[in-house]
Amino acid sequence: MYRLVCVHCGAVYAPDQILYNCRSCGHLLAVQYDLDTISVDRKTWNQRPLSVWRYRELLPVTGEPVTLQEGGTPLYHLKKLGAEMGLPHLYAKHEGMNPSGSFKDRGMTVGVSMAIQLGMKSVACASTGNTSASLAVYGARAGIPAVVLLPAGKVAIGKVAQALMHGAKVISIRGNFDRALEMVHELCLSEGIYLLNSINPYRLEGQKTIGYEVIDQLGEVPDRFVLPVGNAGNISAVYKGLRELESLGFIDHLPKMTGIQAAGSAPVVRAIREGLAVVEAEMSPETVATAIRIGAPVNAEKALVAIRETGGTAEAVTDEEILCMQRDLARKEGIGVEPASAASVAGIRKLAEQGMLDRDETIVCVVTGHLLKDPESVIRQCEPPIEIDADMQSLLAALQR
Ligand SMILES: Cc1ncc(COP(=O)(O)O)c(C=O)c1O
Ligand SMILES: N[C@@H](CCOP(=O)(O)O)C(=O)O
Repeated sequence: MYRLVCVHCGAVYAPDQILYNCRSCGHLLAVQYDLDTISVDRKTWNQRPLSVWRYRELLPVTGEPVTLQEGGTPLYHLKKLGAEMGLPHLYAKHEGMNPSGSFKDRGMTVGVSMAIQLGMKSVACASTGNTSASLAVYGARAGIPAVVLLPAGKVAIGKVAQALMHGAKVISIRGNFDRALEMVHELCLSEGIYLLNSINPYRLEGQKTIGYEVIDQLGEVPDRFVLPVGNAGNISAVYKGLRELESLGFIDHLPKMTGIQAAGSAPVVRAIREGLAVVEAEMSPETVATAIRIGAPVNAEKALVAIRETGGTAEAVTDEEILCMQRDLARKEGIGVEPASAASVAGIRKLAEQGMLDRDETIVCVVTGHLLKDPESVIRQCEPPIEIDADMQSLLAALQR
């Protein structure tokens, strides 16, 4: 059994309502389970494949899910980069290995399943790219139409390609992501379309399983959990999920939740540094990491709680630091990620350089999206291929260059 509860004033709502904000205070809602009625043990979970649906007792879907086998992503030990940073226990959870190439699939398998469960006939989102790619994929899988609003000219080409190919109605607005989210929210309320951005409490339930998988893969709770932060849904979701495991008695402490933002788009970092009670929006966010080019994170209130309650921190990294880490992950570890994803590891490098980390810490960085999402940022950073005549002499000469 579960219900929807306002994260701010605690107002309670029935779970079958199509509701994204509290009717009393306007804040976001979260799914609250009767944990004492949930019957599950670690042994049962461990007998199932590693995936979002391993943890189905802690998810709201009651029927057959709309699924493409999301989750079960690899956890890589970053031996070389960790050694360079003086962090021998540094790991990356590669969420780019999900069906559409990002962590959003964990949310969409649950969110689109809930759309069907609630009898909704169409779905929509605003997106910096990955949410739209994922919604298009899961809308197609479910056989319901999807509408996606993108900030024109600011979405990586691979993500636009996915949304188009999977049959979503793709609309580019001359405005940024924050405006697109306001517009799609209004559209969904007026047209009865199911909104699947991270203000949807059910979607975030799927994303919390990143934390569960990491604990199952490591065999322990890491000391620190590091995520790139845009709209702040993912860091909030992982924290909520871990709190539930703690309440169930499956774990006895939480990792330090650590959020990393791009320097040109860092309202959460500013709020943490300055001890602000609420996050002040960045009006003109800008970064090469377009996935996290978000000035007014809608889940900021929850993210501040996650970071503060666990003794975590937030740090900002420049575009140069992000791209440098994207190359280092690719070339030193063989791990291909998009720029926003590299931000988590770049943030850890920065914190290590500042002496903010304990060398014995077990640190898990979530790398959120695949390299091929944003091929243009790759091409801009790399030398073009060497073109030669088709003869052996030219080939050998090219190898000497
Ligand atoms: C690749 C990637 N990384 C990180 C993020 C940030 O996640 P969140 O918005 O949940 O903070 C996003 C989307 O915002 C993303 O697409
Ligand atoms: N990076 C996201 C933007 C935030 O979307 P949300 O629905 O997760 O808040 C994207 O890929 O669009």
